Amino acid sequence: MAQPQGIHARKAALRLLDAVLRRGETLDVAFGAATSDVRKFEDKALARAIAGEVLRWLVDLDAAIDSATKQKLPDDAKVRTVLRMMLAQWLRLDTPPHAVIATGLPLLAGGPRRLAHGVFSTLTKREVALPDAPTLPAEVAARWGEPASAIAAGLAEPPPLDLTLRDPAKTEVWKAKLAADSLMPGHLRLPRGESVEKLAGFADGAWWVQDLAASIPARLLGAGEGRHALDLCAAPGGKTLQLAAQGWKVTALDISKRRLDLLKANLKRTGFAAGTVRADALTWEPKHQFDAILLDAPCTATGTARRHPDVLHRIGPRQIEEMAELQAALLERAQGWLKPGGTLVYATCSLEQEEGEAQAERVTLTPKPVLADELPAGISPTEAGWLRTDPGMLAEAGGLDGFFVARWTAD
Ligand SMILES: C[S@@+](CC[C@H](N)C(=O)[O-])C[C@H]1O[C@@H](n2cnc3c(N)ncnc32)[C@H](O)[C@@H]1O
Repeated sequence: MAQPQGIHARKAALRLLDAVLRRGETLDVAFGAATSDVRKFEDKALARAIAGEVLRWLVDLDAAIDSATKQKLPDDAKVRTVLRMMLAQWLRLDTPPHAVIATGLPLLAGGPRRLAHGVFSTLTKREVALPDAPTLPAEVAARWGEPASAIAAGLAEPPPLDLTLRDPAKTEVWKAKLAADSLMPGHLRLPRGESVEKLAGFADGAWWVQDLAASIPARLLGAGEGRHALDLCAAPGGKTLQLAAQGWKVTALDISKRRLDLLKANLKRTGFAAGTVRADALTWEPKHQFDAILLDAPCTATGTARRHPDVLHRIGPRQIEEMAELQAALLERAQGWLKPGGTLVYATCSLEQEEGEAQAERVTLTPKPVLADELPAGISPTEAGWLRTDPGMLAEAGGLDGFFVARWTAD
């Protein structure tokens, strides 16, 4: 039987949501397998967009569904997931209701299609709408505390496209060439949805994709002047490229071969050089000490919820505790590898105190506070001299990811 156009993308979105919500996988990890039988790039992107919008607005979509059913559908019922997808397409991706129905109901072949049709039609007739900001799952809102509602407002849309320039002195030139905004030297901001490979400067490595907040940790190490920096947990290499561009002689270490291969491809595209090491930083022993160490530690990545809304549903106390233990062990080791006078920067893209402030409090080196003039306008260091960003900040300029960053020197 002929399948309605676009059905492959919807089936892939359903598989993506199953991987995230049932198996706890990340959207990125699940993407390859979930979309393996989808041929067209646009259909893969559509599957990702549908799953992403469902995860971003899950609590509000469920509230709408529950308002239109007599009996509450189980959370893991397929019909609930299909209805979430149908509503996300109509309310977030501007798909007309008849197209939503034509591509949604076949996902329930042999199942409760009439129920799904009835609930969706009721909600479209009622012209149900989403709030301005997504409602956070209750446990997430409780964890994030006072800034939670501003953060939620910052999660309403996927983020713009941020680029880091290899030569910050050329910011004005590239700003004009790409018709971009810039929030600090070396940073460019374009509307989301730009096709990165087609932009001027991609092939020559004039810039790389990197969120504004993610660009700050390497900036805090300043000019390298040929000195030796260790980029610990380096792949896929955004910060390795920055350090090399800042004149550091970089050793880039990561445990993952797949991710190190991406780092090497990034070095090749940009023409930068760095030594690469595949090793577990928990057991690796350096041959010498370093002038600078950047520890961009593995983390729960809750600060990237704008582009990875799966973190709103996958991450809980167990994952946070696991990451905090790993971060503490990595920080402990890294502190011993600095030359006297050397600088350590610790960073995570997590909004969780356990992965940020609580880690920094245990470091025994001499604090080197982050200064306001090292940051984009509108962002200030904390009283302790650390940096804490979240997606609720710089809202009028398009926001930024959540990061924690701290800096010390060795005596
Ligand atoms: C936050 S990501 C790094 C992002 C990178 N700094 C960048 O800017 O592109 C964390 C990295 O830590 C690596 N990692 C996790 N555990 C590790 C370990 N025990 N030893 C070395 N690398 C590890 C992961 O493979 C991952 O690439």
